[in-house]
Amino acid sequence: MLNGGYFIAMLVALGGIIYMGMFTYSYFSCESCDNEWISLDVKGLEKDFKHRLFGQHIASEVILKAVKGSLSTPDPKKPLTMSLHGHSGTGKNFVSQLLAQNLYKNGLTSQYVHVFMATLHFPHVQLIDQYQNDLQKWIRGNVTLCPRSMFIFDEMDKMHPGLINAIKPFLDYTSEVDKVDYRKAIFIFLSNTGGDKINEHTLSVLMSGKTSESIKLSELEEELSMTVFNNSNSGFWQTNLIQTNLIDYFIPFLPLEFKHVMSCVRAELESRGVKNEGIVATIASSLVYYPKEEKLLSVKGCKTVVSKVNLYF
Ligand SMILES: Nc1ncnc2c1ncn2[C@@H]1O[C@H](COP(=O)(O)OP(=O)(O)OP(=O)(O)O)[C@@H](O)[C@H]1O
Repeated sequence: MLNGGYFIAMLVALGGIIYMGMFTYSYFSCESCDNEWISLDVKGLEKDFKHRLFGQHIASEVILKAVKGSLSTPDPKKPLTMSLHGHSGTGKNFVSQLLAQNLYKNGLTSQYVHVFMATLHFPHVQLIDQYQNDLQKWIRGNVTLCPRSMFIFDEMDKMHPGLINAIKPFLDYTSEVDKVDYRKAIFIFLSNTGGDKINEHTLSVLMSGKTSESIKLSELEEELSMTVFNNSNSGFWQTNLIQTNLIDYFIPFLPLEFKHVMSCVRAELESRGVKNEGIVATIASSLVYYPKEEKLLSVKGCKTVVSKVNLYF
């Protein structure tokens, strides 16, 4: 039998242990907005782009330069704003994920990284005023908490123009809006807009016997911003984001070829401990390619690779 004094002593000791545990946990694991938790691993990002991202030589080069340039400036003139364009499964979300992983210790799960999807977060047109208010408050609150916050807007082509206008004040060269400085924030916009033009151009390059690696940003950049601007389905439409040059970089994501899909399959298999070139080729061949005759480009990029691999393992 335990006597009362001994029991109380045990409780106090246990409480102390729990308190110490909680203190240690919060001391060592609480994410904070400082260099310990947020610092760009340039080498890591270069390595990831080189070894894990396939078929996107333009995006790799531009994003690396943009991020290095902006993040190495202690006093940037405006937030970094990048607009990534391309068809489904070409790696726009994947690149955002790699960037977040190499900038924030907690990657995409960092409390300083915010991902918005038009259809998920802003589904009802009739609530647009409310969304505008909420979004502005959210951005303001989070940049106040951490100036080096990252905001990723997916499905920009489905985003109501009013919402884009709502975030415009934060993207400008102004040093402060309502006493908050937004110039260290990073805004990434993802969309399928312009994908058709990018694919057409890539296809014509391949048909002429050249490689997709020979395509230069200048061949696509201007056309891309014009397409985005003139496309009535584009969230940028009617907004003056483009007119006022608030987007720093329009970045094309090229359609993926058979060899890139092979690399995606190989990477997925290796992550499961499998090395087998025969299976790599079989799975890559099971995806759909176009044009029908030449079968040069994957219709869905690498998007369905995981589900195809699942069929085999
Ligand atoms: N270029 C690529 N290199 C390596 N893996 C890729 C590439 N593109 C896509 N993938 C793989 O396919 C998955 C789906 O791609 P991702 O979500 O990035 O496409 P997306 O361009 O954002 O498409 P969507 O427009 O449909 O959102 C990624 O998680 C990644 O595993």
